[in-house]
Amino acid sequence: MFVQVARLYGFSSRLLWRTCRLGVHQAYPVLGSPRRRPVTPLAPAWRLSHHKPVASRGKRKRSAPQPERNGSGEVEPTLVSSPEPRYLGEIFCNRSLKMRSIKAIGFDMDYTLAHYKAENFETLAYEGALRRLVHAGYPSEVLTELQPYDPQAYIRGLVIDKKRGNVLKMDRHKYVKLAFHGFQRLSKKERDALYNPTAVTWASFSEPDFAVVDTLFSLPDAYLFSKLVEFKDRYLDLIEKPYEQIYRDVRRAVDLCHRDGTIKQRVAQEPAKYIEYDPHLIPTLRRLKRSGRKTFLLTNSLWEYTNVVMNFLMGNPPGVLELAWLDLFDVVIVGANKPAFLTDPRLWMYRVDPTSLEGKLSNTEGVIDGNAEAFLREGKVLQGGSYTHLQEILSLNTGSEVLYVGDHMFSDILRSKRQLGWRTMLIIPELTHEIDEMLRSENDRQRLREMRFLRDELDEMIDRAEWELHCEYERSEQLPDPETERTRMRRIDALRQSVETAESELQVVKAALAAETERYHQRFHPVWGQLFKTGYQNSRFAEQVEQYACLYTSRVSNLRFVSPEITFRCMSDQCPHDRLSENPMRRILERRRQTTKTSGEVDIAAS
Ligand SMILES: Nc1nc2c(ncn2[C@@H]2O[C@H](COP(=O)(O)O)[C@@H](O)[C@H]2O)c(=O)[nH]1
Ligand SMILES: [Mg+2]
Repeated sequence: MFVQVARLYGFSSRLLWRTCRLGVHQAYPVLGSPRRRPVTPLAPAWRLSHHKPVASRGKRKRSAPQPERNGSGEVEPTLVSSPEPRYLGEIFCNRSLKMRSIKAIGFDMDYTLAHYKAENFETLAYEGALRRLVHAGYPSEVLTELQPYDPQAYIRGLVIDKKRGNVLKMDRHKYVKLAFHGFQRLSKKERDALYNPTAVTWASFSEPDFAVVDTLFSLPDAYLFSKLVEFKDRYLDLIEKPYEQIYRDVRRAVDLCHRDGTIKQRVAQEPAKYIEYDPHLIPTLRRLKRSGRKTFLLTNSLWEYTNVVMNFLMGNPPGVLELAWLDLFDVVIVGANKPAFLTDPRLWMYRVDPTSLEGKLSNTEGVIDGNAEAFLREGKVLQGGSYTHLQEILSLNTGSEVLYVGDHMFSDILRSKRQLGWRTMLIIPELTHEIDEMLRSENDRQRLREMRFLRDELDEMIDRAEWELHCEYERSEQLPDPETERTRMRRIDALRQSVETAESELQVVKAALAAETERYHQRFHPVWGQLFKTGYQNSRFAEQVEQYACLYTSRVSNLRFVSPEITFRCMSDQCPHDRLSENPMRRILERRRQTTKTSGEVDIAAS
């Protein structure tokens, strides 16, 4: 089996076997053999498998027996332990948060309280935008050629390069690790030439030349743009506009679909087709309200649509529009126009009449005058305004008394945290799939760790041999006698040979590691891989989650698992020097110290 594995990867099997079994210092005896932890021999499972990954946003089709999941897609905690470890609806903490010090909890609505059924909902936006583009002069062929919409094609956190027609995935250092032009993957050389590592002008990857897929609402944009890029490249004479103009057209078309009823009227007619029902949501919100905190809804959706969605979430049948859900909140702000709501204190606020179907507006004259109760008695459904209104209405002194729960990395989370010091909880529906898959692939991760260890060992061995060569050359210059010189030359030759062999093995190991890493990532998504990782580094998305979300979880109703008075504590931070035993440089120094001690040379590690 081992020979097969080695052949698969093109290793010289004898050397690989010896390397894995014995460790590089025994495989390359010329280097001496300091004591070391042996690498676990590569398991037979270390081979290319042609599995077919199915990416999914939160859920995944599987054939194995499934434990019971609730309407939210999570496993309900049960006394009988589950056969497979799974995501249980945990709330993760980046920054400790005492719920006792939170006086007001606010919620975004879309993709926070209401989770959309991607296939149905995004298809509305996609097909609506296609029709609009044709109406605006795009060739009618796109209506057929660009169908059907694929809701699995893209993930959050990607960056669209509008000018070049590319979509990128980058790590937390903004190093582009994956890039596609349309649906054509760019090679490393092409990627590096465009984006890495010296092209300073690209470094920000922000507007106006780039757009970040910050919200699940943007996935149809990404797909439609890439499809049009592909179409333009194939039929050069059919679309003559530059890519960035195409992107602008796509953006405008999708934007209009959100405004003109293309999406919202259909959702209002059949909410169950487009929105997931979570039976635990409303009881969770009630409990938070009962805990004595002020609660508010802050959504960019307008009243009419908000009312439809909230009624559905309450469990009302389509067409039944009651106002009972308003009791869940002290204040409801619709048409909030985030992120401006969170940054511009001058915006005007209106009062909405919830008894009129379309939400008739009246002027608030912006007067709260320190008497929030009197102000709210006039009606608690408002439109627009800014954080100053909200904080006055809720009688809040500092931003740190607010916890805001939202799904949009920029508009809900980054802005509220950076600008106002609000505490934040990011809703990431994708977490369910991400964690389930992560738990399922522990063996793969162990194998990858071992391969990285092997790569580091070879690196270290080469470095060590180079270092010894350097020492030998220095000694040669001290005019030794001919006999000693001959022995020295033989040793130098052996060292050179070792370096050469190890260099070529290193290339093979690196290639195998890259292939295995890709295969591992494909478990999560066949193209874009793990949402939180790029290679084995945190992705840009993960970095932003860490930086801006005090807490994150897959859905709001996970709050039901804990008391409203809980203290969320984060785990200890780890710097590279906190993981000293895993540090490759430490291994090098320890080994050198051992060798120099036995050979009586100067102890460089100590010097
Ligand atoms: N005009 C546009 N509206 C959009 C777009 N993408 C999403 N939306 C709408 O925003 C709200 C989001 O509400 P929130 O509760 O998450 O604040 C919702 O009504 C979406 O339909 C867009 O591109 N243009
Ligand atoms: Mg939202």
